[in-house]
Amino acid sequence: MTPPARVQAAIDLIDAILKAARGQGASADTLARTFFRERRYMGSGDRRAVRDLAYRAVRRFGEIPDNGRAAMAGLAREDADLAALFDGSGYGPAMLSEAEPVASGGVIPGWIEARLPKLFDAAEKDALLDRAALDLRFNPDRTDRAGLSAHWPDIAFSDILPRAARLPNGTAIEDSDLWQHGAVDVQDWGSQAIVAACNLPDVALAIDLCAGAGGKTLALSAMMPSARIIASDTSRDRLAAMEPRRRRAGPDRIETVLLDPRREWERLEAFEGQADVVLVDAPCSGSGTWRRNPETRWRLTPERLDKLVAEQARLIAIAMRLVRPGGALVYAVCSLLPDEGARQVAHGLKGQPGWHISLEHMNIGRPVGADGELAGARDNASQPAGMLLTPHHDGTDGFFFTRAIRSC
Ligand SMILES: C[S@@+](CC[C@H](N)C(=O)[O-])C[C@H]1O[C@@H](n2cnc3c(N)ncnc32)[C@H](O)[C@@H]1O
Repeated sequence: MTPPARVQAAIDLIDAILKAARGQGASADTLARTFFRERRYMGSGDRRAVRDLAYRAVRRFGEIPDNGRAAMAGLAREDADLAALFDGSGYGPAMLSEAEPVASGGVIPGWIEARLPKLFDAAEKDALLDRAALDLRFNPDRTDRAGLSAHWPDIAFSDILPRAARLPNGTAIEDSDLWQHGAVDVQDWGSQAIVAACNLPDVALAIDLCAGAGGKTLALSAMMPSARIIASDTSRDRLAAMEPRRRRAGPDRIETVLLDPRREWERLEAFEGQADVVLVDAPCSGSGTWRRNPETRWRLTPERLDKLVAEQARLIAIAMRLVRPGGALVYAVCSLLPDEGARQVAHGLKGQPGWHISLEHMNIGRPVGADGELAGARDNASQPAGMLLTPHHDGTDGFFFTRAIRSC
């Protein structure tokens, strides 16, 4: 393919991503796979160049562009070499005109930026769209740091999380024996910190209310091998996607429970007041994971956010009924918006005597108050509502997480 033809193909791919974003369709990664499968004539170099160009535009513009050409024209405004490829030749894009729509603005949609806490300075904002490293959780029964370093000499380890390792982005781990035999699984360090927050003494029953494909359930199971673990979710497909991961990880004590949306209690009632720990890894905007799925910021609308906030509040109320006296509720969202995190929890616990926040042994992230701002900062006297992890400060996806203990 000629360089201008690659630019036109990137425009077409962005158009597919925009269409899906407007209609809540497939993710950009899924669309890119389909796009290239349908264009067998593209060589691997073409595919890489087209993908890089399209993702560069998706990362660059926070506001949803009018179309793929407007997105690429916006990039061309900042890149003369790219602008020169709009030459009207062969399969390439038509020449740029002064009158056509051009994407502009910053990397964060304006309405979301207005809701971010003040702690998000320029460096924090830029890091939200950086490329994420490849984080792993390893199983110490099957490998150790020396074994991992021998296999991947450029691997790094966390000083805080005992089973967390990190590889350069793009490392092909699924070909390795270590992955195939369940010695390692892919898991962001932020997710591992959330699982660590569930690590209380003598857990006999743990409920992972929104278990999805089991990323955190499997980590819980590895951390507390003698506990009974209930993994529930409303998505049959996601629960099914846990199965191959379970097979790789080896024997466990996980029981999956498929819930009916809005009738979750029917399947959970038997555990009322019984759980030592309930993890609510709630459905959320995903604003902390833009570095992996940058197109999700084109999908979010204020109306969709309101619906998510209402659903999170409902799930917190369900989880509180499941926790036994002395047990804990761990709430987490991969979002940076206080409406989904600190404010949501403060609201959920308000007027609930017998519950208090306990952030003991949480050694990663920064404590934030109910307003989502740094707790303990000179201008913020509020008590910590939970911990905030950010890509810039912690090198993880963005998360809010907290632990509330039920005393009676
Ligand atoms: C952030 S994801 C969970 C990710 C998962 N814990 C992991 O670590 O891989 C949120 C999950 O909540 C589930 N969910 C949405 N509404 C729910 C509900 N009402 N009850 C239980 N799960 C729900 C979604 O299907 C999704 O799998």
